[in-house]
Amino acid sequence: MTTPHVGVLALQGAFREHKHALERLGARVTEVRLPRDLDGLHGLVIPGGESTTIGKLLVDYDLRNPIRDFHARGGALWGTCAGAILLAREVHGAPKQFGGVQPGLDLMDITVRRNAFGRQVDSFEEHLHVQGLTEPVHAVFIRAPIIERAGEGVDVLARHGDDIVLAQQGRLLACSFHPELGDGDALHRHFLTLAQSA
Ligand SMILES: NC(=O)CC[C@H](N)C(=O)O
Repeated sequence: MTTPHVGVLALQGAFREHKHALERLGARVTEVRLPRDLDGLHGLVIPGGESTTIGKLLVDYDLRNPIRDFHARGGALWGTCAGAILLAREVHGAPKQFGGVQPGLDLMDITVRRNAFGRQVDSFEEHLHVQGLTEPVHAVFIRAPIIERAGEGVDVLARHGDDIVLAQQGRLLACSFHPELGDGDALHRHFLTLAQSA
């Protein structure tokens, strides 16, 4: 199998940690800031950070349609934490400055609630059982969203209690947490498999 070539959206947030995790697995990784950076990639990670900031930068850098086209042509997308918010078709808890509708990619049939765990539990860690993976995933949650609704074509792969925290719809993968800050690389391997089959 050829070496997968994937991108990490590098506008804001935890993109370096994803890059290093993917490089450790032997992938070729490009930092994506401009539409042309998507050329030749098999997948793109949209990292955690601040979803309103990343969304605004996606608009400023004219990246929204190029990323949607990239996915339509077969590219895999993985949104982690803020990235999951950007993949969602519907977001609850968007700031008032955006009139309750913040810019995103509007691709995955999920509803996400921002900052869903409240102030008392701003961040926590957990070893999650993930459907289809033999080893648990060390998940770091930081001001994390939850996936409140998963549409018919969406597979729920992991929950925290009753709340959905990892889901997949074809070549779209979304998780509430930061896998790149935890030990282990099972989800990064899963994403590379997805990207390679694209
Ligand atoms: N760690 C994160 O990515 C946090 C996401 C952030 N709370 C947001 O809503 O954008």
